[in-house]
Amino acid sequence: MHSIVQSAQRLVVKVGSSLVTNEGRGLDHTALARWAAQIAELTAQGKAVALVSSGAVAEGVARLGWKEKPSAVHEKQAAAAVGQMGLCQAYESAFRQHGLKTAQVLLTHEDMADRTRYLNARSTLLTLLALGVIPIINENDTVVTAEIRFGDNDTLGALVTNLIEGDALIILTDQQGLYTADPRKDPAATLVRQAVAGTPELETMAGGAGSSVGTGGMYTKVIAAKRAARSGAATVIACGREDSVLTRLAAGEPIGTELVAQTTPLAAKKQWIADHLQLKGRVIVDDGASRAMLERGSSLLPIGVVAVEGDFRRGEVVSCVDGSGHEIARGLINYSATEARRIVRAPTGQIEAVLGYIDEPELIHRDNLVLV
Ligand SMILES: Nc1ncnc2c1ncn2[C@@H]1O[C@H](COP(=O)(O)OP(=O)(O)O)[C@@H](O)[C@H]1O
Ligand SMILES: N[C@@H](CCC(=O)OP(=O)(O)O)C(=O)O
Repeated sequence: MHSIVQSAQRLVVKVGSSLVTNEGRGLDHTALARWAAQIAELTAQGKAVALVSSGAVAEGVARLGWKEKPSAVHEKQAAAAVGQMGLCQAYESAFRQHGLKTAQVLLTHEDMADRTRYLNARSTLLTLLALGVIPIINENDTVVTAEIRFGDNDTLGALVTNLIEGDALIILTDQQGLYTADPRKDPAATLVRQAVAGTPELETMAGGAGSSVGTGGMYTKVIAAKRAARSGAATVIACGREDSVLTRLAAGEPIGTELVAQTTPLAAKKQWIADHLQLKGRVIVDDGASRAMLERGSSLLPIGVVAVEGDFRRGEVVSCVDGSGHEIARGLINYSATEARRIVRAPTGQIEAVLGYIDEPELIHRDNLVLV
């Protein structure tokens, strides 16, 4: 069964802070050299590989001689700027040993939310991969504010997988994979070998970070697998210290936890809509509209909307929630928040009379609507 990495042509490997920096003691050059050698082997097999690497903050903290990760955001950002230099340098020389070039790509959540920047990031990454260059990707920690961060690179890894339409996301961490409970706290926990990404039980098994240098723990990895599954990609969570872990996975060996995708892949534009982490507003829909969207994949018409919250412009992504506040869908809205408030409950034939013009009869067209 474990043949997903074997057949994958394009994949994303994500390595966590604790692995990259030896639990915060400083860059683990030996580990980096091992991954570089394995990734080189994968590329020799014809696979395209992008690497998402954490560790900038932890490495910066070590280089600055600080005792622990600071809590102040500006200090973390300063540490990231220092540490990212170390990451780049280390990966560049590790891959050079195998005749491979690397490229630094620093992304923010806003780059993913803005359609033009998203498409630019996509074409740059695809160009790098086509050139045989290994993109080394991290969040642009130095410029992002706390509210709009990815925060953990598991999420970034999943969004990059969707962005480049990867076949698989391999998350390397300090545990053998996903256990039924955090093995640091529950010695009776057992390794989950295979499951369907998005299964709710996985979220209850997964706890937070076990080390002081990691961020999201297993929870963000399980959610990342659910996100990656939306583009049809499978996720493997495995131990980055395991000998030849990447090449053995590529040879079809079952290692760690495999979370398979069973959902029908979304079209690229819908994928981008689904991957928005923060939305500017939401529309509360009535039962009829909710059923029409869920059961028939219908567009959302103003008549089915009972209230509009937030502030958004035409063309932005908003959330559609039912009467109990549960998000059922999200999509690109055809009217601004001010306009949408004025046409709440209006039958299509009355939109023009209320606004003085009509852009589209639908508030959100079905082609721009994704069920969540
Ligand atoms: N169910 C679980 N299975 C395995 N590890 C878990 C689980 N729940 C929580 N964890 C913790 O998640 C940690 C890995 O996440 P994290 O520290 O964020 O690492 P990384 O830097 O690799 O992202 C593990 O060390 C472990 O203590
Ligand atoms: N962008 C941050 C990564 C955040 C983080 O700690 O992520 P992870 O170790 O993957 O849980 C950094 O490079 O330090």
